Amino acid sequence: MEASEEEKQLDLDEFVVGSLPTLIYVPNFISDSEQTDLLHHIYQVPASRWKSLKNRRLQNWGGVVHEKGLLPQELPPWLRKITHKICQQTGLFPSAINHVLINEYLPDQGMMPHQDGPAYFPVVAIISLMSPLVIDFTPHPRLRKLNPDETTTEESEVICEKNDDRKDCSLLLMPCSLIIFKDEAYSDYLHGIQDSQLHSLRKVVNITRCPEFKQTNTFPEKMESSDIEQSNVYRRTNTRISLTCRLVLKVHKNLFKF
Ligand SMILES: O=C(O)CCC(=O)C(=O)O
Ligand SMILES: [Fe+2]
Repeated sequence: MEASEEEKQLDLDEFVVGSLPTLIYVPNFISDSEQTDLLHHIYQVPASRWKSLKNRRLQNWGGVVHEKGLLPQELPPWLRKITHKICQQTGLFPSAINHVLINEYLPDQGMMPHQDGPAYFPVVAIISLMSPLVIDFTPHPRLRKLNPDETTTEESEVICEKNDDRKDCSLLLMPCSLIIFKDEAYSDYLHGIQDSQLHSLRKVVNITRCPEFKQTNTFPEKMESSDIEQSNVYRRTNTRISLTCRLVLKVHKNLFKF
């Protein structure tokens, strides 16, 4: 018997993009109706579910993540459906995804470059909804490789980004897509989203995987960068939602066991 759509595992090698180990981009991972369904649930929760940050708002599902693990709360069925699909189709998670952050970004909002915390299993799956944007991966400055003539005996780390042989790269995240990052992209790189309406496409490594992406933008005259001549800038005009789906291996059943 053939595996049903739900059980079918993706051949992930087909979806690896760029040269940084390892970025995986799966266009149209969810259908338009799955997207509509998710948005319906996301926007009908009580206002108190949203936590407002300085430059974005978010919903936290699955419980509270502490350094020592997760104080769990069951995911609602509408999120379990999507996390189950990610686990089944990628085969990258040793047990069920148990934590989801939903971030909402207005067109001029983003997220500072950061690394995800140590509590998580080092594979991150992010579903994008509504409108495209660019996510940037930059080498962690503390982990820069040193030239031998720069190294001193005490010096195991140097905070300096210049002359790094590891390259920045970016991914264009279309609505309904899934990205996964793991390995070095997880451990040695920061990821972030520029908090500006204009996103540079210059370092995007998956543009050929986004055939439906249209450059229909006009640019302010004061911008003279060669990026614009080459249509290398994307102007964000709409809100974007993401679901960051992760696994916390250590789960505390009881608060008092902390
Ligand atoms: O919204 C995104 O694509 C990134 C979210 C993220 O990095 C996070 O939740 O840690
Ligand atoms: Fe993150």
